[in-house]
Amino acid sequence: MEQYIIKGGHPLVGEVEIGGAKNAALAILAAAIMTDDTVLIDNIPDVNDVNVLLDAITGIGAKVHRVDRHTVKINGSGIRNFDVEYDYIKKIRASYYLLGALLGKYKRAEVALPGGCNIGSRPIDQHLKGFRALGADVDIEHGKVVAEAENLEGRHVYFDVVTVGATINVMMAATMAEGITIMENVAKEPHVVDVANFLNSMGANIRGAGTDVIKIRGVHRLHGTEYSVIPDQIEAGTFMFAAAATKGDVTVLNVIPKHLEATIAKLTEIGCEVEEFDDAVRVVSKGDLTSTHVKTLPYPGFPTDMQPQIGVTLALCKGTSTITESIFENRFKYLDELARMGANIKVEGNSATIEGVDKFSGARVSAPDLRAGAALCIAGLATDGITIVDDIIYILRGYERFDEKLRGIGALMEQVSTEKEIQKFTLKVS
Ligand SMILES: CC(=O)N[C@H]1[C@@H](OP(=O)(O)OP(=O)(O)OC[C@H]2O[C@@H](n3ccc(=O)[nH]c3=O)[C@H](O)[C@@H]2O)O[C@H](CO)[C@@H](O)[C@@H]1O
Ligand SMILES: C=C(OP(=O)(O)O)C(=O)O
Repeated sequence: MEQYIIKGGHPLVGEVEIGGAKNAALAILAAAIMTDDTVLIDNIPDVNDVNVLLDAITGIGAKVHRVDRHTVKINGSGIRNFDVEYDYIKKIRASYYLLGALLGKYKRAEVALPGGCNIGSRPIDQHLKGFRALGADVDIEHGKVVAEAENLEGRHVYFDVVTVGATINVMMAATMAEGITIMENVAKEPHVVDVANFLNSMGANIRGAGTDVIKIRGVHRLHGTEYSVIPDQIEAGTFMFAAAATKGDVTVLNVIPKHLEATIAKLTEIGCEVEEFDDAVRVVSKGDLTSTHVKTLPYPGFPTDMQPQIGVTLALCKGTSTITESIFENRFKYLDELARMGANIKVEGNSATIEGVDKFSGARVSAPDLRAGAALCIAGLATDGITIVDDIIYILRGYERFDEKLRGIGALMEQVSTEKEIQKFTLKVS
């Protein structure tokens, strides 16, 4: 089993380059198969989820050429198979975007119900409601979503919950429907806007992404494009909270500060100094940090994908903090692990009450999911002792060279898989 071993207890200091947004890249890669022309996409993060999706796309007949680590060329003209293999789908959440992409372009898609992090029940009823509204027959057969249509027709779609996945998925399908689709109560996340911009660069006609209402005038054909994915606000925020929790001074480079407003607001509230530049943000954490209250909400609210990272930081802030997780019901599992490191936390339903402690003590902990795993690494980095994080396979789903980037700002941390490697690291840092 791959693990991270961490010797923490000192400030992280320096600059770290942020990669392309995983959750934008996954949707954009799926949307790239909607044209027969070649599409070149840059600033793709080299993370496991992206690689799984590229394999799935290859599996249905598209040509995928990796130009370099972060650039890929996709040509979907060879797609003849609309049934995406279960082995790929079960591993990742974003495989559901192949439904919208295939249905939009070919009017037929068969995709198993998606996997992804176990952070809640994660229904896809709103995706299916949107496809049905556009005129598709949608059934669940043997664990697969089977969607087909003679023709897709533009319609009014009102989402009952604000959902990133359904907003993007139905937007993709509606891009190639006849007539006008109006989607209401949509998600406004930066990656919704990025996918809309990408589709528009292929000839789609999508207006209003980033607001509550998206209007799509269907087109018959999409063409090739060259596109660069936006920076990952969650990766950036993770390093910003790592700076806060370790009393460090870290500048995240290649970010869009506007996308980080909720994170910056919370860091400022707890007493960090935050400096914004055109495409960088510096976080300086000095002296005692103080408690605050957090509620996760759709963008521009505080992101659920950053809840564990702020949770770990608040567990080291003076006073009583509260976190309300309003998006996914199962996103507090890391708090049990954190309690094993000495945190003082009580969870009731979707709320956690955190009494700050002066320090944690190193322990062996297990990553329950992607962001929770990253958060436990932050806890280890803030701890004056040795921490081992098990199950980092989750972290590798969404963070590129996580340990290497952290080492670049002073972390003592390594990826290990054997007892011998653990002993070697322990000797080196003692
Ligand atoms: C691959 C990807 O991009 N994953 C992100 C995406 O997940 P995902 O697309 O799964 O999340 P959604 O935004 O769709 O989910 C938001 C809320 O809506 C509910 N819901 C969603 C769809 C649906 O059909 N019915 C329904 O009830 C969900 O249970 C949840 O409570 O957005 C989440 C919220 O920002 C992020 O945490 C995930 O990192
Ligand atoms: C929960 C996440 O990913 P997924 O939706 O792919 O499980 C995430 O990126 O934090």
